[in-house]
Amino acid sequence: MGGFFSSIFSSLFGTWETGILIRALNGPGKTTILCRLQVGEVVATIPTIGCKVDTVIYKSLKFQVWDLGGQISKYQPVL
Ligand SMILES: Nc1nc2c(ncn2[C@@H]2O[C@H](COP(=O)(O)OP(=O)(O)OP(=O)(O)O)[C@@H](O)[C@H]2O)c(=O)[nH]1
Ligand SMILES: [Mg+2]
Repeated sequence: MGGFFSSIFSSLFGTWETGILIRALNGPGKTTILCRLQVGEVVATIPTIGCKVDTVIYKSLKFQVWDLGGQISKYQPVL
């Protein structure tokens, strides 16, 4: 399904850019998913403190990803 939509957006607009905010409790695997998309394999992670902002390019899709740490931190924005 994702490939279908990416090919439609690709043919219509070329590279398609969007933003994604990943937010959940600490430890379910938010950063693991982000790293998997970036490097194509599962890598060891450490708990995210505050917010990690990164760019992921997958086929013709370009995502700006905000990966929020799940644990309570004084650096974490209140959403
Ligand atoms: N067994 C298993 N372990 C996973 C999976 N996804 C992540 N983990 C492990 O769970 C731990 C936490 O993963 P993270 O990706 O750091 O979790 P997070 O949601 O980013 O956590 P915070 O940054 O603390 O909010 C790591 O040791 C991962 O290797 C999964 O699908 N299966
Ligand atoms: Mg994390």
